[in-house]
Amino acid sequence: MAVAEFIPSSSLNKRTSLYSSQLSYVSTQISHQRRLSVRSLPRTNYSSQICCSVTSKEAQAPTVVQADDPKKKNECYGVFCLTYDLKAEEETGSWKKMISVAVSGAAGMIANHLLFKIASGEVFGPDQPIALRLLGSERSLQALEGVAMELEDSLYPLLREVNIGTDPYEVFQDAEWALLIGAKPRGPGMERAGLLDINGQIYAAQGKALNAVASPNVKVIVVGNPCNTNALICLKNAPNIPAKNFHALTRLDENRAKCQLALKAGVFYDKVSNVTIWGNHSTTQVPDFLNAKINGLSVKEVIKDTKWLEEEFTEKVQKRGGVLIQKWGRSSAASTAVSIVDAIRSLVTPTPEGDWFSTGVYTNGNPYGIAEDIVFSMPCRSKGDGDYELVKEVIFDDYLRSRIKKSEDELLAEKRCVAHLTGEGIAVCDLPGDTMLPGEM
Ligand SMILES: NC(=O)C1=CN([C@@H]2O[C@H](COP(=O)(O)OP(=O)(O)OC[C@H]3O[C@@H](n4cnc5c(N)ncnc54)[C@H](OP(=O)(O)O)[C@@H]3O)[C@@H](O)[C@H]2O)C=CC1
Ligand SMILES: O=C([O-])CC(=O)C(=O)O
Repeated sequence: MAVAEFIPSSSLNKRTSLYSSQLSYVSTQISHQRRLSVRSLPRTNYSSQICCSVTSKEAQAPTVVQADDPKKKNECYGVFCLTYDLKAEEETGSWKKMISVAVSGAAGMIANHLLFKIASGEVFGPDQPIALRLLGSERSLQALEGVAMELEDSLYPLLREVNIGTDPYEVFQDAEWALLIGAKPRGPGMERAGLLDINGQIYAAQGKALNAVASPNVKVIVVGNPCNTNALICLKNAPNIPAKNFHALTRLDENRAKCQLALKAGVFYDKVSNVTIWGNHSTTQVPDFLNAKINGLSVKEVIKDTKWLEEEFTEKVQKRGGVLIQKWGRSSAASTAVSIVDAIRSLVTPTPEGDWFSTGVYTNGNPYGIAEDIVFSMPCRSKGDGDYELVKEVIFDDYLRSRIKKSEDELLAEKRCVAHLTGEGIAVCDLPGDTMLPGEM
């Protein structure tokens, strides 16, 4: 039997429960009002919402029900709330339990590429149903509804829920993955310290929300810049979540480095492996050509031009983001989304034998002598269970050590600058003046 409900916009307030296999939009605007005291948005384009509960293959004509039926309100909100019994269907009966993926900055450029990849199954696999929880703000709520509509129109079989909201305490509820992209871009005349503070506030608040409501083993990937220090702030505000679970995205830098090495060596980039990005996602980052390989050989055996490696290659990778902004007029979005996919897949699939990947992670207990208590990009391997280990068999020379030290010094300075957000006292900003985000040059 099929049941459908007509719910006028006035009754669309706060989701309290959802079936595990629904496709729905949920606005959390009432709770947002409660927590943040902001105006509610008009929902004119959502004024006739249909909510269906389908239990047979043949849907029947919608039945209009009373708008203020509290039982129905609890069960289903939004434009479409189709419920399925996945286990009863031949095609979906073998699927895994649904996972909940929260994304902040979900109406932004990067998310616009990323969400469709996640929904398609290319990130978590073809048997992994997905619930997307999209975090926006008053600024972006309309756009977020547009994103949700496009997701809906894409008919992805694996996408079973789409919720949108402006309150991280709602949106992050039970999240198993949190992809934190939203951040204020650095504007003209804004000091780096100002950006650290503004975005740090966002990440402190989101860390607290994750701590309160996310799955206790949630994996967090911080993309919004300055991503290493934002990740540090986030983890410091989430003491109940293992610090190890927080990542700052440096996979884009790794991919950029692989591309440049492949170009120079005249090979396709699938022949380049073992590339580490050390340090900060900034112009102090260190693309490591000492440990990297091309066709299984040391890069230095294949590319004998050390001056090119130390100068041109290193600078090209460090500044690639800025050059791209000059061409596009905005920062990398598609390739960043691809690199987020790569970063997640590296954690949910076993690392190929002998290889590794780069990710910015918490330094406590690292075997390289890097200062503790910062988020630093390092080489990692995973068994595919969402966790990772740091790679031990890497070598260092004086050049690599001195470059790593510069990035470490920068991150220690950034950390001092956000002490007020990590619970470590009064902030002191003595940032090195010659370092920048990749997009700032
Ligand atoms: N680590 C990496 O490799 C890379 C990181 N980045 C970083 O990713 C972030 C997002 O990039 P992208 O998606 O292209 O950016 P967009 O400007 O397209 O989207 C960013 C989103 O951030 C949110 N946001 C949060 N706070 C503010 C604020 N105070 N002012 C303005 N917007 C805010 C906005 O959403 P809402 O209104 O819903 O909050 C906005 O939609 C940036 O910080 C960028 O520097 C970019 C490329 C690579
Ligand atoms: O600074 C930016 O927003 C761009 C950026 O991180 C990158 O392209 O690596």
